[in-house]
Formats: sequence, structure tokens, C-alpha cells
Amino acid sequence: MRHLIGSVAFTAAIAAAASFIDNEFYLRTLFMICVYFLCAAGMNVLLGFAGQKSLGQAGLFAAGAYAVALLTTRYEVGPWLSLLLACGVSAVFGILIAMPSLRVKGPSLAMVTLAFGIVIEKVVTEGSEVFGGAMGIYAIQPLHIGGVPFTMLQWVWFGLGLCLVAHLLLRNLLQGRFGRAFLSLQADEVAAGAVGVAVYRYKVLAFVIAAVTCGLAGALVAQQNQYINSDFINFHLSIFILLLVLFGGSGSLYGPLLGSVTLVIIGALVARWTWIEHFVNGALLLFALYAMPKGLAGVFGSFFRRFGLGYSAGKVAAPSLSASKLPTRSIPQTVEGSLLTADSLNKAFGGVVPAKDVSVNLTEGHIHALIGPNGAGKSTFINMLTGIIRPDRGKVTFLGQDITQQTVHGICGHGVARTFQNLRLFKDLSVRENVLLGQHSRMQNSFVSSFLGLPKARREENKALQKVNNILHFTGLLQYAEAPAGSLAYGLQRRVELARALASEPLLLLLDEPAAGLNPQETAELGQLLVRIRNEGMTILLIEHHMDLVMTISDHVIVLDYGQKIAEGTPSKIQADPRVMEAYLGTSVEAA
Ligand SMILES: Nc1ncnc2c1ncn2[C@@H]1O[C@H](COP(=O)(O)OP(=O)(O)OP(=O)(O)O)[C@@H](O)[C@H]1O
Repeated sequence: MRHLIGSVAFTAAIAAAASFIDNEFYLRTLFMICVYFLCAAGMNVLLGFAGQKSLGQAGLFAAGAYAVALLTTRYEVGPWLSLLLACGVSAVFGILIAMPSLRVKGPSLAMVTLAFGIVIEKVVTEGSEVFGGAMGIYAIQPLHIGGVPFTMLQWVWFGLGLCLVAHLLLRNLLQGRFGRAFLSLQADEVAAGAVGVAVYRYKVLAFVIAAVTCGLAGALVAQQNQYINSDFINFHLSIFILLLVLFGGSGSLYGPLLGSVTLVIIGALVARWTWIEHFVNGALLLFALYAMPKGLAGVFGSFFRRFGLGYSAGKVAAPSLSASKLPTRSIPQTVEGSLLTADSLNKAFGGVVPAKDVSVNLTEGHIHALIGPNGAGKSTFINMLTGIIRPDRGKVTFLGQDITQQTVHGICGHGVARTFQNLRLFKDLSVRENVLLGQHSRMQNSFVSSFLGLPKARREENKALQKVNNILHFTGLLQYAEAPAGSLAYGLQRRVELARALASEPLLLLLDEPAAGLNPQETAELGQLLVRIRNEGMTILLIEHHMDLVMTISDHVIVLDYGQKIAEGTPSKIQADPRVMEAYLGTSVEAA
């Protein structure tokens, strides 16, 4: 509420100050700050949060601008409706431009989006019949009230209003479940999927948000100028939008504001020397990348923190502990006591065959261990169970349902959580945020309720915080809750990953070498923790090389060697099995 009142008061103060300006150039500069703020706010979601590098924003700006131009001039649609429809058209282009992101990443994605921008630029330049080419489209209908077109001051007021709404809505979205999900994409897509984030869906959503804000900005420029031509749509515009975010502070809620205010004012100051404009932008981009990796928002943030005025976005007071019990979900049904069945799983990577007809039955409420020499196929096996690797043949059934072809996040949603052999934490996020991400699939707030900041979104966030607090307490991590996960000692990081997996309230927990890199005391503590988790009713499948740990805590041991199951049974039976000894010793017991 404080933020809402502050934002409204800030915007109202600027709107009031603008009414005292009678210089058209100054008002136009203010309007352009609003336009670029809108572009930057959406781009910040895409780049700063979801980590998707797009160089095609000019194409989306064009989509909005030309949509409004064609609708008002050719089809005589009213200017207000055209503005709305232009946002819809841009959203469709946003989905189009998102498609490649489902296949390519990083620099390749930047290249593909760059190509998109160039194609749009060429289309509007060459397509003179429809788009007017270099001549452009004239007589675009401006916004009006009661038939009277907006004055420059009204454009500023309208722009400020849109910026306020965009800021408040995006802030709602980014501070909770959706913001964390976007950040997880940026950090590690495989881990994001494993905690239940629908990776593709969230990528498309980020592209659509960036497209709508950019298209809206394009439409506003076209309607305010009552004219658009291909000169507006060029590569420099895409770079400028990128610069707004990087210079202002990528991933900060205030970065777009700082970037657009600073860069538009610098642009206005050097406007009379057009030849240095690109030079200045290039220099600023280099400066931002090298000297201010977190942009102006990072510089201001550390300045305020030094004087004890730090504002930390999205930090929520820790709720009180109700109990140190794990949140769990109830089992809908079990098929003859069996939770998960793997039926004749096969996988080959060229000549390497890490799974040959592996069949396993994991019964409820037990600690199962999967052991075997290095390269036996243990990690491949749990990658197949969790959808990260598709088996060539065979079937995985969880609670009687075939999950063999399901997505990684879908399998997590069913109640299968995992940790990774090589830690896959979201290292820049705090321990609490990491574990909150584990709650992602259990939270019920929709896009709409999060975007509009409805009470349901706040209720879900509070509920998740309460559960996460209990998990942190259960795993002994409460005192590290606010620390960045990557800053913790290795053993603690392993525990954070375990806590994150517990947060999805799984029925089955798959742990890939959780004791790797732990000292003997930490390993013993881990063993006790796993037994406590089992006692809470969770089923565990543990891949481990620490035989003491495996033999002490497991109820059932499965042994793999060269991709084949060679034995299974109780720990004592496995210890006495000559095939197992042979697999580990590399020769028969007698020969050894
Ligand atoms: N994506 C892949 N492409 C090619 N080969 C792979 C791939 N993943 C695993 N392998 C190979 O499959 C075999 C089994 O690997 P896996 O990681 O499943 O074994 P593991 O039992 O978990 O071993 P460790 O105990 O050393 O972790 C290895 O020879 C490995 O090199």
C-alpha cells in the first residue's frame, strides 16, 4: 500500500509539474521518457528476469505502430480501439518471436531475434503498397476525448498514467511466484523444470509481455505523431531498448525508470548533433557493461544501503514457525503399495548403453538406494524417471499413471522431486527464494491474480512462505534464509537443494549423490535427516557411493552395473551378493 501511494504521488507530482511547462520540446521529451519506459519495462521482464536476449524489439515496436496506423487509416477503426488491438497484434508477434527461444539460447537467440527485427524493417520499407515504404503512413488518428485530439500535455498525462499502471502491474507479477519463475529460467532451465516451472510457457509469457509493452509504445508514437515510416524501425531502436535496460539496471524494478529518464534526457541534450547520438549510445553501452554491471539501479542501491536506506524488493518478513513438520501431500491412490514402477527401461547414447531393460518397483514409505560403480547408469536412470532424458523403450508408471512421455515440470507436479549430482542451485537467489521456487508447482495463484495483485496471490504467497519456513527449520537452514545460496559452504548448498526438492511436497524424492563432497560428520547428519524425511511419510530413492550411509539407512537396495540391474534386496542381502562384490571389485571375490 505504501508503494502504491508513493508511486501514485510521484506520478501525480510529475503530471502536475508538466502542466506548468509550456515548451513543446520539453513536453515531448517527457512523453518520450514514458514511451521508452514502457519498452524498457517489458524488456526488463524478458532480459532482466527471464534472461532471454532479444535484439528484435524494433520489430515489435513496428507491429504496434503499423497496426494502429493501418487500423485507423485503412479500416477506419476508432483510435482507442486501434490502440487496444495494436497491443493484441504485438502479443501475436511476441509469440512468433518466442518460438525460436524454445530451441536456441544465448547469442544464437540474439541472432534470431535480430533477424526478426531486420525482416520487419525490410517488410515495412519494401512493402510500400501496404506500409507506405519510406514515405510512411499519414493521417493516423490520434487519441481524443469527445472528438478533440489530445494536446501535448494530455499525451504526457496519458503516458504517465500508462507507465504507472505498467509499473504497478509488473511489480505485482515480478515480486511473487511469476518473478521467481522467470529468474529460475535465467539461472538454469533444467533446474527450473525440475522444480515445476513450465519452462516454455514462461519463456513465451516473457516474450509476450515485452511485445505488448513495446507494441503499445510504438502505437503511442504513431498516434501522437499521426505519422509513421520505416525510419522509426531500425536496428538502433532495438539496441537503444536493450541499452535502456542494461544502463538502468537489468532485473531491477526501478532500472527501466532510471534508464529511460537518463538516456532520453541525454538523447535530448545531444539531439542537435545527430552524428554523435549513436556514438554516445555505444559508449554508454560499453560503460554500463564494464563499469555498472547492475546498472544505475545497482549504483543507487549500494549507495542507499551504505546509508542504511536500503530497499529490498520483494523481501517479506519471515512468518512465525507453526511447526517444524514438513508440508506433505496425501497420496491419492497406490497400486498394490507401489509408488513408482519402471518397466524395462532402455537408453543408448550411440554405443554407450546406460540402461538395458531396467525394471524397478519403488514401494511407498521406504528409503530405496540405487548403487553401482561409476558409469553404471544411475544418473541416467533417474533422468529418465524425471523426464530429463526420454527412454528409447520402456515405461514409467507413477501412482498407476504412465508418466514416460510427460514433461519435466509435469512429473514434478505429480509429486516426484529430485536433486542433482552436480548442484543446480539458483545461486544468486537467497536460500528462501530457492526453497520458495520449490513451492512453485504447489501454488495456486494464476497469472491474472498475480498480475492484478489480488488477495488470492498474497494469500498463496503467505501460505508458501509459511511452508518454506517450516522446511528451512526442518532442514536446519533457517539461519541462512536470506543468504545468497551460492555464498554458502558446499555442504549447506547440498542441503538447500534438498530443501528445495522437499518444498514441492513430493511423494517420491530422488537424490543423486547427496553426500558427494560432504565430510563424515555432514554425511552422518544427512543420513539422520533422510531418515526423518522418510518418517514423515516420504519415499526416497537415493543414489550414493557412500556405502556406510546406504547400508545404514536404506530399506531396499538396487544395484546397477553397465546399465543392467544385477541385484536387489535388503542391505544385508546385497552386501553378501557375489555379483555385487564382483561389480565393485572388477573381479570375482575368489580372485580378489
Ligand atoms: N547425455 C549423454 N550423452 C552421452 N553419453 C552419456 C550421456 N549421459 C550419460 N552418458 C554415459 O552413460 C554412462 C552412464 O552415465 P551415468 O551418469 O548415468 O552413470 P552413473 O552411474 O550415474 O555414474 P557416476 O556414479 O559416475 O555418476 C556413462 O558412460 C556416461 O558417459
